[in-house]
Amino acid sequence: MRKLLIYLEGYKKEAILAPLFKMLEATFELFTPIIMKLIIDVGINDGDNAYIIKMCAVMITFGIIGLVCSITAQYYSAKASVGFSTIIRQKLFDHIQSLGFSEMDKIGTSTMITRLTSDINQVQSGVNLVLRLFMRSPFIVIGSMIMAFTIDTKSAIIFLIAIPLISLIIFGVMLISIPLYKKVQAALDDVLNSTRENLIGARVIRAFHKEEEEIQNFNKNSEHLKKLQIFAGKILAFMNPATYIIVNAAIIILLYTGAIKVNIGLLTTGEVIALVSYMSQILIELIKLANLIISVTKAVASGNRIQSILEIKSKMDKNSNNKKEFSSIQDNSKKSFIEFKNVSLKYYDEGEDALSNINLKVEKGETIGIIGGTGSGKSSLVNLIPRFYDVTEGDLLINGQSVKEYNIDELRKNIGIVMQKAVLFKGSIKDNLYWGKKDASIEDIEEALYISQAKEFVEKKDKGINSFIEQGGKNLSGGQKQRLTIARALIKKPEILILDDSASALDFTTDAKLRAAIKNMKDKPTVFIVSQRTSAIRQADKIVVLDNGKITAIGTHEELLGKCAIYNEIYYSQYTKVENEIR
Ligand SMILES: Nc1ncnc2c1ncn2[C@@H]1O[C@H](COP(=O)(O)OP(=O)(O)OP(=O)(O)O)[C@@H](O)[C@H]1O
Repeated sequence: MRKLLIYLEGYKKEAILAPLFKMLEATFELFTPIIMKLIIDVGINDGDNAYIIKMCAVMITFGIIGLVCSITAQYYSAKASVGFSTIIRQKLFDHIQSLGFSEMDKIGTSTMITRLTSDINQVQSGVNLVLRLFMRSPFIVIGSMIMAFTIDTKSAIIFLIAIPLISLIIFGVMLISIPLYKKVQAALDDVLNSTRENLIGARVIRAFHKEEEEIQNFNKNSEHLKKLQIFAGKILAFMNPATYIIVNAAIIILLYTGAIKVNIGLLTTGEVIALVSYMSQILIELIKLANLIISVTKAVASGNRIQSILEIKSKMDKNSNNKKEFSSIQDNSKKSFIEFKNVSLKYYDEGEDALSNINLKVEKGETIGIIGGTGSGKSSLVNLIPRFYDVTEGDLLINGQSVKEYNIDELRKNIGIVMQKAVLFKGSIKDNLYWGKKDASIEDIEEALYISQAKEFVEKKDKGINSFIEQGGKNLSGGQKQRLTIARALIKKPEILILDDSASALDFTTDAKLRAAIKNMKDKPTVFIVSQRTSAIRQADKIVVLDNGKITAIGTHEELLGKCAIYNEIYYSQYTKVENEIR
């Protein structure tokens, strides 16, 4: 958390002014009992109405000044805390963007969302409270004691006994409740995470009739949270009566001894009232201080969790300073355009290899089909090209250079990748296509839509490319979404195009038209087609058959058919189906 505080640097002025104004407000508050004393002892005692009105006016003026100081402090503390949390949010977001897929997999989406939302909010309110109270509350407690001593030293001794007792109760309760609040926070995280996952997977939950199970799980988490909150609440609830008993006892003693002293003329009535007011002020501030410490504890816990994400270093060296352009790298004709050299990939340090000993040469402009059973490593293989993951062993070369030597942005700029899950963003079709190329012309858009076989359905829409896409592309069919994600990848005219099972929702005819259109592109990219369908890859220049993370065979459709048992099995399991569908 301490490391996060450097982000307050830009708000130094606000961070100084907010507590100062709060102290100023507190100073006026400290004078209120003294004015009350004067009203009673001078104004009321002497029946001097003019004096009473004058003192009341002073009191109102002090009140107004105090209010203005308080509002000003509120303004500065809000400005500093909101600004501080905005910087942290931006830093955290940037940092998450800079992480590799392996680090993001390890953290998990729900955790990242919690850190970016509720944890940052917790830090924000902690900073806000600290700026307003960390000087004000001790100032009032000490100031009230001093004022009490200036009124009557002997009576002030009651303060010296009562305050440590109250502090003991308040801070004792906090000692127990702070670890409890950490548990409450963790339970709240569980509830938030399960809520998020349930809402994201709402359709799947319904499709599998898992509503009851999910409701029970959710209720279990909520019950656990409720129990912890009630327990923490009960401990906190003990604090108020216990402290009030001590304060009221101290006030009774003050009034009793005060009355005796008033009778013998050692104290005035106004002084006794002032002493009681100071005692009440102290109690209020100590309770505020306790709440402040609880908030700070929560904020520190949240801050530490944010910090722990910020400290995760991406294992991937992005070569950001390397300005060498992708296309300027010498195309050594003796070397293949893309070469996998003894490549292995392990997702977890102690896990099994997802890919082992992959050797594959790809020439510029070739179309490579990648086929294999589920979990055989097809996506893992193509994800290495844009460096979503780095090889664990061996090397992957493009134009004779290891992918690790390219500036990662430059590398990815030249690769169009269409993932298995079609993800579109809220906005128009055109906006989504601009993701591929932000200065794309209408011609670029039309060409990409034409090749991806999206042109027809986009033109049928009332607003064409200006039609609105809901969040996640909810208002489009699976096949429409896939075609738009393909168009988005094509629009940047990539040198390498990766289609990772991205035409699975297209009918066979549209799929065939798509492949033909890509084949006929003017500057045809080097294409990787990952598919479970043999029909999608049978025309490829090379087909790579993967099994259990290893290459079983490489060849054309004709070469593999009859020779590669796995390819045969896949092909003949689909052949009749394909024939049937075409018919
Ligand atoms: N992000 C990841 N973290 C950990 N393991 C992973 C990750 N992605 C894939 N794997 C594992 O790597 C292996 C290969 O997965 P991959 O997704 O590459 O297979 P695939 O052939 O593309 O499968 P499918 O056809 O079902 O998409 C699997 O055992 C999978 O569990």
